[in-house]
Amino acid sequence: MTIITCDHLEKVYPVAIKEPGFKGTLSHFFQRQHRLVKAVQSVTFEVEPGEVVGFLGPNGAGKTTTLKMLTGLIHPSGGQVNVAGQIPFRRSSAFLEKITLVMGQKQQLLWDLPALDSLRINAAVYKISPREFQYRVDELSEMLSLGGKLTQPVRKLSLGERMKAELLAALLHRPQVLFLDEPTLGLDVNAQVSVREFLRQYNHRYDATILLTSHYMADITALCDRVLLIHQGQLIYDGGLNQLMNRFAPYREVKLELMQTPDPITLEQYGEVEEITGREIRLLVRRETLTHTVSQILANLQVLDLTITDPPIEEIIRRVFQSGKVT
Ligand SMILES: Nc1ncnc2c1ncn2[C@@H]1O[C@H](COP(=O)(O)OP(=O)(O)OP(=O)(O)O)[C@@H](O)[C@H]1O
Repeated sequence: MTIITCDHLEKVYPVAIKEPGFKGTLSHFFQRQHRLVKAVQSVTFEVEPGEVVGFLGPNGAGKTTTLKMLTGLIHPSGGQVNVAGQIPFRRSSAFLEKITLVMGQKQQLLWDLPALDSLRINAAVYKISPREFQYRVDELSEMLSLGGKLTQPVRKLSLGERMKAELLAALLHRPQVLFLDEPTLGLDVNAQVSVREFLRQYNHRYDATILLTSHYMADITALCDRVLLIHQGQLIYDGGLNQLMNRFAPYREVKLELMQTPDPITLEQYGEVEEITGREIRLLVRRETLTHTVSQILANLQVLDLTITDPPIEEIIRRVFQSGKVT
């Protein structure tokens, strides 16, 4: 049984056309003209309960618009959508109890109040008993390592702590389906890692379904086995993350800092040398030989520092587009 179904989902926004200047304002007032922006075009996919799916695409691809239709914030222009057995745009309480939407750029917690006060409001809205409220707040704040932070005014929290408190507020009613739009946006690396770790734990503990957008490849590789790629409103890939990476990003980048300036010829045996700046080197190494190559580097070179990264999402998307439609 699927928990999210989108069947030829469409969203068309009418956008007013207005010429600049006074004349443009006058004619806009008397004879308004519109053009149509096809933000989402015939998007079809299904998600099973408990799946964590990455929803990727460049800026303006239609991700947020799709999430808004899935959460009932906007009405589709065409097609069908069903989430947890409900039609989202009816916004029934049975639906709202089953889902949550977290947007990295927006916050629901009141700025001047401690997060705990906002959480009490949420508990009243969702009719959570005081005992259950206490249990859930304790459990989630422990999972999020938020101890003591919930009694401070939200404006005094760090960005990472604020995001964690936002997640706690969004999950207090134990939703089955989480829609997360850039949940790690702007967070430092440590906070990103702990948000990811929390989401993974939450997914395992409650078998929650997660649809996640992120510009950080590390979020996607840490959490998602499956990804949806959207471009100009159309779904161009729905499948395994590994298959996508093997096909469009068969390399990983290895950054090295050596004790001595290296000989470029020696380095070529380990991978494609992208850049050498003094004792710092960037190499592209094929995924299938990564473990072997890294152990060779550590055995043969005097390494001070070594980091391995995935190519950025934008780079993978660019390669997918270059190759044409892949679904
Ligand atoms: N309310 C609106 N009125 C008119 N056009 C809109 C509206 N909201 C979004 N759009 C347009 O629809 C398209 C898809 O936007 P959307 O916000 O869904 O993209 P996105 O993939 O979430 O992008 P980003 O990664 O930048 O957040 C864009 O061309 C955008 O300009």
